[in-house]
Amino acid sequence: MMATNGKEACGVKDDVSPVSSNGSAVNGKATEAPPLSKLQNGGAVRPERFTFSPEPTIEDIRRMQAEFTDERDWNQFHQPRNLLLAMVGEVGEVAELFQWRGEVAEGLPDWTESEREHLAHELSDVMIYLVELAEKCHVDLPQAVLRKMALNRLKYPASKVHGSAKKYTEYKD
Ligand SMILES: Nc1ccn([C@H]2C[C@H](O)[C@@H](COP(=O)(O)OP(=O)(O)OP(=O)(O)O)O2)c(=O)n1
Repeated sequence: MMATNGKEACGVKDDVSPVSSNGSAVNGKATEAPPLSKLQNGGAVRPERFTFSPEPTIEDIRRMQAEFTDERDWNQFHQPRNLLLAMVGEVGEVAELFQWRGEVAEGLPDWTESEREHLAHELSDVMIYLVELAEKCHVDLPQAVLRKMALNRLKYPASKVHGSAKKYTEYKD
């Protein structure tokens, strides 16, 4: 039984949640000249972050895909292993879009609208299969993510790893 929304249990602070909306969450387009905003982190300045729309939630996506699958009598094919293979196949399709392009800047400034839409489709395929895989494995994905992020914060204390990409096993303490 889940008595809380998981935030308290995992030490998630509401005040570190998403920054203000940049409008792009609704129309999917990046803000052209992102305003600069100050982080609490020592006054460092960085461009305002891209944010998502609040909906659909992960549970909404699970329910919509369950309806899609039920309507087609496809549960007979959607066992965990098949969903995993389907998801990995879609990850491969995402990788193909980046293949041979060299490093790509945040916001994909050199990509065409059609390439961006193609990427949005492939990332969505990955997400749809991931969510259904979690459902079929009885993993409550939103809560599992909170628990894992709490563990990540313990493993990588900001004060210890700030500015370093080393794996936690490489720290000598
Ligand atoms: N048995 C299936 C087949 C498809 N889908 C749904 C989930 C994915 O979001 C999308 C995957 O469809 P395709 O297998 O046709 O893959 P693509 O959309 O990537 O097409 P393509 O491989 O031509 O790029 O459709 C599904 O749930 N179960």
